[in-house]
Amino acid sequence: MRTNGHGAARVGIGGPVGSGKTALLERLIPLLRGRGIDLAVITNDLVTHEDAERLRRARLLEPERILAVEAGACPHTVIREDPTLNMEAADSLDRIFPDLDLILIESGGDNLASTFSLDLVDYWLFVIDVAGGDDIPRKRGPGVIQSDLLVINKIDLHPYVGVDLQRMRAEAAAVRNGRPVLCTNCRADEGIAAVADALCDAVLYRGA
Ligand SMILES: Nc1nc2c(ncn2[C@@H]2O[C@H](COP(=O)(O)OP(=O)(O)OP(=O)(O)O)[C@@H](O)[C@H]2O)c(=O)[nH]1
Repeated sequence: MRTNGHGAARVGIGGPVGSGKTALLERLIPLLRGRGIDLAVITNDLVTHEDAERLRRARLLEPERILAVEAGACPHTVIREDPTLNMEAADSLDRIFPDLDLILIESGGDNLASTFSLDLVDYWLFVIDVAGGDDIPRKRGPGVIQSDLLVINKIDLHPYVGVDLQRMRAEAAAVRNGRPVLCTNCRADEGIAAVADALCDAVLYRGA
């Protein structure tokens, strides 16, 4: 399982502010734990520990398995230009939990240009949402294009924001040259199992 030379597999979760990155984590954590995956989380916020505190309050993981990194600057700086803080946090989780399978690293909310350094993660997903508009895939942001998996979240909202979900999904697949696109509704736990399957296949080498 550990082919990356640094312990647990590291998976980044990026995307624009409010697209549902933390909501996706809240759904993924119990599902992955239920599959026997030993996991921990690192959250990134600008100047607070807001997302880490939210996850600790939800009691989905032991508090010591949730570390917070304060970006203090543009969120992409600490996931791409200089990911040292996140790498150190992940290394410390590997030391504390030697049997860890997976570390999920949530970026602070950013813009469509944010990407993860492959020094930090083995795989990364990018979360956009239908309320951001169905033109988001057509804008060809690096996050949309380059991520290993694109997640279109809040699909429950598409009738209320005038988005043609099928077209949005098709355009996303087209700009990504057929690389995976999944749709989720974190409110109703819809599509989350497919995201967990993708992670298990891609970085844990386990089927569902
Ligand atoms: N209707 C609906 N609301 C959602 C869904 N996913 C998340 N939300 C809501 O969207 C808002 C933002 O969700 P978060 O999970 O905080 O988003 P985030 O990407 O972590 O936000 P930042 O960390 O601030 O960038 C919250 O009010 C969520 O309840 C969804 O699938 N459907």
